[in-house]
Amino acid sequence: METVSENRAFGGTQGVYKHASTATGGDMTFGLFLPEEAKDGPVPVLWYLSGLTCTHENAMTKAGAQAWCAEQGIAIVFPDTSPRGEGVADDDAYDLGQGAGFYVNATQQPWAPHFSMWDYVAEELPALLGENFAIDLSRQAITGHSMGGHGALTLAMNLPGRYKSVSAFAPICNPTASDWGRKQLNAYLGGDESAWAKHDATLLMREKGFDGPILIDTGTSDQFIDLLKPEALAHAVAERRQQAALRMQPGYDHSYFFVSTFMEEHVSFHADALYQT
Ligand SMILES: N[C@@H](CCC(=O)N[C@@H](CS)C(=O)NCC(=O)O)C(=O)O
Repeated sequence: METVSENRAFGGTQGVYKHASTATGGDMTFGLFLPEEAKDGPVPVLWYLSGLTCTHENAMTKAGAQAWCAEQGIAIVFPDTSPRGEGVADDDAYDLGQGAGFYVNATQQPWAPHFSMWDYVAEELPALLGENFAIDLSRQAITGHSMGGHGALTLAMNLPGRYKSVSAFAPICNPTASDWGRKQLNAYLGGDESAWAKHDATLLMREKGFDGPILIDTGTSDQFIDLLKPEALAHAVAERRQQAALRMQPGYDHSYFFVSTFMEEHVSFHADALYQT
């Protein structure tokens, strides 16, 4: 693993690191903020999964999470959204290929050789963090934005016991019924829709739900709201009587101005779950 940069921030350290990934078969870069408390021993960790077109950098520089994580003594990790580089397949569209991994393990060509973002985020990167940093893997929580919100919700429901809490900003809620989903799941996983179900938060909510608290914010002026389908997940949450706060925030759009506005509440929500004894 190579240290790309380390900067002091909010009493802790904002680092960027690069490593050879087995899951994606190439170099991956991620951001990691460690609060001051990490000097004294392992701290809980919040995962932040980013949306379409993002690298590890967007949320790291625009979501304003570090101040609140420092206050709560929590680390936050910003993985990339896909494999990248020469020899990695791509598409001209912004919503497929590099920058659009959708947090699945691709089984179809030309994506299968590198696009294993599920394994990367669920298995490889947590192990790497546990080995190299003062991170307590028994206390993890997860959040994300848009495609990353979809990733956070689907990881949380598929890996019971892994995350104490899950939240999302403007998540893609029902990708099997959306143009932000059908195209990508078809490309990465093939035409058999039964393979898509474990990557759809609404279907997972109907089938199994989440054993912990959920917080979701979406803006009423989100320009992509028809693709996100918050109403589908809301129906499933109500049917299941799942513990959840689903909020429609008046006038907010899809941008990081929206994300950063509600970040303090999301970090504090996760801190409550992470520090519960
Ligand atoms: N406007 C974008 C759509 C993608 C988009 O809005 N991406 C969101 C996540 S779904 C984002 O975070 N973009 C990068 C940023 O705002 O820094 C495009 O058409 O390329």
